[in-house]
Amino acid sequence: MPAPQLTQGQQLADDCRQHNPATRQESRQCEIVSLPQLPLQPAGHSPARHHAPHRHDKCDLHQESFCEGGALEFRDISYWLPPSRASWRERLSQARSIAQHSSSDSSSSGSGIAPDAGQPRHKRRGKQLLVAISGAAQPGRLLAVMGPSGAGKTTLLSILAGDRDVLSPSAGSLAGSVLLGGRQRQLAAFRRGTAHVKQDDVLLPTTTPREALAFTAALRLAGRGPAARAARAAAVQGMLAGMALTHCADTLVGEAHDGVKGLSGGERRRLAVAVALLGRPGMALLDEPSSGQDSSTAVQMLSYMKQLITAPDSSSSSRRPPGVLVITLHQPGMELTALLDDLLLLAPGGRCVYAGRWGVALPYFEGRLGLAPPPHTGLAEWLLSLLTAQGHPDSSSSSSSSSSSSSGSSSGSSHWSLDVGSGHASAGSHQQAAAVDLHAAWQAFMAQGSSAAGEVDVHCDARQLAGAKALHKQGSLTVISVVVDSDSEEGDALALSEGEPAQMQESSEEQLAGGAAPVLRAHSQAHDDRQGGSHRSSPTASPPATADAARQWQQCSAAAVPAGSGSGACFWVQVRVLALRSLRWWWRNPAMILSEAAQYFFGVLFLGSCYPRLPAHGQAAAMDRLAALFMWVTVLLVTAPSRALLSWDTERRLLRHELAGGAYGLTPFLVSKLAIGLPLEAALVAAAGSLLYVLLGLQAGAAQFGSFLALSVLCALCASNCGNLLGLVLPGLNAALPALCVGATLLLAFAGFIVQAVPVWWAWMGDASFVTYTYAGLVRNEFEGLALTLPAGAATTTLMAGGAAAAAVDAHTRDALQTALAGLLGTNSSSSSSSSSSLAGLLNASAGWQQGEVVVDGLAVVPGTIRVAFGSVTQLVALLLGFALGSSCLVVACTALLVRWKYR
Ligand SMILES: Nc1ncnc2c1ncn2[C@@H]1O[C@H](COP(=O)(O)OP(=O)(O)OP(=O)(O)O)[C@@H](O)[C@H]1O
Repeated sequence: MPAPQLTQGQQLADDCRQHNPATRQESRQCEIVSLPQLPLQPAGHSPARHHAPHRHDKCDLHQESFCEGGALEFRDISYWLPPSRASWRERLSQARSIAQHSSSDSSSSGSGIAPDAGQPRHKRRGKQLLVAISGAAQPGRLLAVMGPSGAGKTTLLSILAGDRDVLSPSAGSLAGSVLLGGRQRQLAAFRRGTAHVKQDDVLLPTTTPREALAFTAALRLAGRGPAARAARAAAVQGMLAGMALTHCADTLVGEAHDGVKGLSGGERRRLAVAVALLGRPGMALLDEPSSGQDSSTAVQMLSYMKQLITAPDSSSSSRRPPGVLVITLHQPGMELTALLDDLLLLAPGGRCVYAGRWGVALPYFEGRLGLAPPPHTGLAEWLLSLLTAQGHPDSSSSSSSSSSSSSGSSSGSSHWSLDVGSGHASAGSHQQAAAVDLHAAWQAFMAQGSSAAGEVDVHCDARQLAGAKALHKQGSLTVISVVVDSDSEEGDALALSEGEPAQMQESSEEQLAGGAAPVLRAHSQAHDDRQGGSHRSSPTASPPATADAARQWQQCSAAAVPAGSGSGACFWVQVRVLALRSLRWWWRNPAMILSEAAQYFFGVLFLGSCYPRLPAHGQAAAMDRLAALFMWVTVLLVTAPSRALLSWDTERRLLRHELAGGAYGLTPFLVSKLAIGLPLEAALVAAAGSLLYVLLGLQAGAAQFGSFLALSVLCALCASNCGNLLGLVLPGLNAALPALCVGATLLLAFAGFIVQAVPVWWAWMGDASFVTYTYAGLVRNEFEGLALTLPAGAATTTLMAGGAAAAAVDAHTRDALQTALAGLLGTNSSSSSSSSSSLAGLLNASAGWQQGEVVVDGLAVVPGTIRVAFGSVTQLVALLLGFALGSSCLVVACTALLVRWKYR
């Protein structure tokens, strides 16, 4: 039996456009603007080979605007890594591949095969990850991006999401355009209205699914009063049910590598998706949402997501249009594929081999390429095996060389055949698949003028209708026009339409009534449903619980207005919600707080054991005090920033993720962070400092004790802010910890205890450091008014101009003082009254001093390396307060800059 022919060409392209929702939507919803052609089209690119002329071509993806309800179109997206990222092996293979392509370009120029559109001719570009990918994600439809591991799905999704990680010039170079509703998109607004879920889950380990969703609901679902609160609770409940998380709603998320067992990997994944979708964004781009799920849970969650995002919402006052849902999938089962509307297939090397309706994929591969799936093999599984058989363009040259010829034969023809007689295409095999360059074949197909594999015409005679019918029943002919030859029998023609959509039958009857050759015209199920304003969902793939949950969610929107992916809450609500989460984090993360407390208390107990009750007699009385105070400063300087660094390690990813999605603002985040973190830090330091004060037996007196605590707490806050800065500016603990060690060493070295004669080129370090002022304050606070009894002669070695004396006396006076005291001690006078009047301020004739000892004002024995030559303890406390406030402002400013440059 002769095979019927599927005609493909301009007429088909027109037909496709006629039925292409993108085209209609574009003209209906968005004004068409003219823009210049792509400035960065890769060499060898030929725009004519792709769709209709690009009216909106634009390469600068940073200046596009958000248009809810429009299709997300991407045209000729090519992406290259920077050359620095490529290993020498990759550079070599790339050079070889360029050479090969340039020779094949010249040899194939007459064969009708289009040269590879995105080949890297640009010498300064590195490895190419995507090659001129074009397609569209339509509102109300679910687009699946499929391909083998490493094919570039994640990269493409990130580009579509406007992810800074891929769009920044340092990350790679990009060519092509992404349009929303036919217009340029404004990236910041687009990101706020889009849920982009990456492969790695970014969740706070100390939260539960219910709390995580409630947090998101509080920020994203605006509205006040009991009704809005109830609506938010309903939204959370609906999401928990829809994403199959009810059973673990109150289980901590946990973190495997911290040894805190919590949600399973699949549950974490579902929670990450649920959190992203709770704001009911107009656009959701989900990277492998079904990874780690069993097949039935995957179907349930996908079905729910689809209802939530792609169904139009007429219940809310805003009358939300259907959203766009794009997911990447690895190897979906048959039930899951029943939910897919459109498909974009990527072969290794980021080469597109199909972009169009899911239901037309099989006819395309069968009819055009002569490849057929083996019996009892799922379409997705088979397609992926075809792609795997293709191999990477860099790793093998055999397939590409043979493929050119094979695809050349098929691309040369404007007709492609499909054996519908048996209901299967002629036997395809993996060997055949390897021999066909699917990417070249797809390019050739596109070059013939079709905008997408959305519709095909079938020309057949009456006898072949049975085969066409079989294919139709298989679901292969989801969108098809059947032109029955004039000698065909009416009955057969109508038999094909039996039980099929009414539109198909009507069309057939119209044609028949007109006396012309009968034409049966059917549209994809999804297309018809969209036309009717309802949403298709497979009965098997839409469990009632899921539908109920979606309905529940939709009902809540009447009271609480979804704000897309971005935050709808006011500043103070954001601060409150964030502070509550922060508190919970501290509370549930005892390891973090306990490790910091352990550091402080270990330091205190160690110092207490080294200097139990500091003596007031002997030379050690002065030196031990100085050393103990210096070590306390060291403990403060090391402990506080360590905790800040560790907490940033968790928070950085979360902050970045949540800020990028616009969940809250930066200022509320910082206000809540400082409002919770700093008091906690202060409380810990105050507790540890009090214990130290008692253990060391420092100078008694409420004022001294208060000043000691104030200086310690302020020093810890400054140190904590330094940790915050390091955590913010440096990429991770690997860089931040060494930086902390180096910084602490420098600050301590020039604080006044270690380096006595500070070289002039290091003087600034001591002068600008809060550590210097803390140490000076602590020493002054302790020694001022303290009576120390020193052995005769010893004082001469320790007596130097210190503290206030350093400012008050010049070198000459100091020498005179020293000489006078030495003379005094040398005479071994037993009477303090004999001391010279110039020493009156330094010597204290207190009761109890012994023969051979001298009682001195403690400040007089402070070594001269106390660098601060001015001010009282109170002034130093005030100065440190300034340091703490200033460093907090610096943290805020740096965070703002960082977020502006790197996170948004
Ligand atoms: N920064 C990078 N440096 C080097 N190679 C990269 C980089 N980013 C991506 N690649 C490479 O680009 C290719 C595509 O990566 P991508 O993550 O997009 O693949 P994928 O299709 O999502 O894979 P999977 O299904 O395994 O997640 C891979 O070969 C990957 O190794």
